[in-house]
Amino acid sequence: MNDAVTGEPVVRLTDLARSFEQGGVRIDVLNGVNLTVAPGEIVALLGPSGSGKSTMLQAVGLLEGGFQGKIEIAGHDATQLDSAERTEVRKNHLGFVYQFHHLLPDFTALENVVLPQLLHDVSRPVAAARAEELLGKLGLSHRLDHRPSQLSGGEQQRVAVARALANKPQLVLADEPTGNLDEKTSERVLGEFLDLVRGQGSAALVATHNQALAARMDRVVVLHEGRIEAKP
Ligand SMILES: Nc1ncnc2c1ncn2[C@@H]1O[C@H](COP(=O)(O)OP(=O)(O)OP(=O)(O)O)[C@@H](O)[C@H]1O
Repeated sequence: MNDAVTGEPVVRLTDLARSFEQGGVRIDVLNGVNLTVAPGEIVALLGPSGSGKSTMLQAVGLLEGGFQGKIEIAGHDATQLDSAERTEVRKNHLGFVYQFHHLLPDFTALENVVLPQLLHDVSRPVAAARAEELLGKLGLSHRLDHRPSQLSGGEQQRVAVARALANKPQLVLADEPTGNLDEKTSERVLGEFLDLVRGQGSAALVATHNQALAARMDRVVVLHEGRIEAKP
């Protein structure tokens, strides 16, 4: 367990629920999820396909409405915030890594990691130095000026990791972050991701199907019948 795992939670979900209507049938995906994530804690979110992992990450990422219950991020009660305030919380506290990298295709690896920092009012030289440092730690010093299409899948995903961590978010949300990579590359990139997240003291909530990868995190929680089941 990370030494930084102390203090007020970065995430607190209380009785989180979400249902979808499909063809007149109601599907209860989340049925009262309760979870807290401490600062610096890396939590794996396991559960079979369709169990609601992505839906839960969308709730925590404040990306969509339609949820019941309480979502608190770094002390902010999202249910009390308007859309602009939720955007601010997202910008100031959260980083995202998806299964597919979603990098900007017309920008270089370096620029993809610089841009989110400019949105945080970091000066360009400082942002570039940070981007170079992160990409260097991920073994991409020789790929700074390449565009995403000129990079391998593993390299693209490393750039996406660097982008998510660039502003040192308190919480990184990762949805199958290495799910589109072969097993060996996936293990390597996830290991690098976890080292960097730990190194900078961020917390993370990582949805995955892979139990071996989950075992490398501080805590494993399992979604079962729309609720969180602690894993022994
Ligand atoms: N917008 C939507 N409209 C209707 N049903 C939805 C919607 N979004 C998700 N669902 C349903 O909610 C359930 C949970 O989906 P979700 O993507 O959260 O699962 P998951 O655990 O992330 O799955 P996977 O591991 O396959 O990515 C699924 O049955 C899905 O069909």
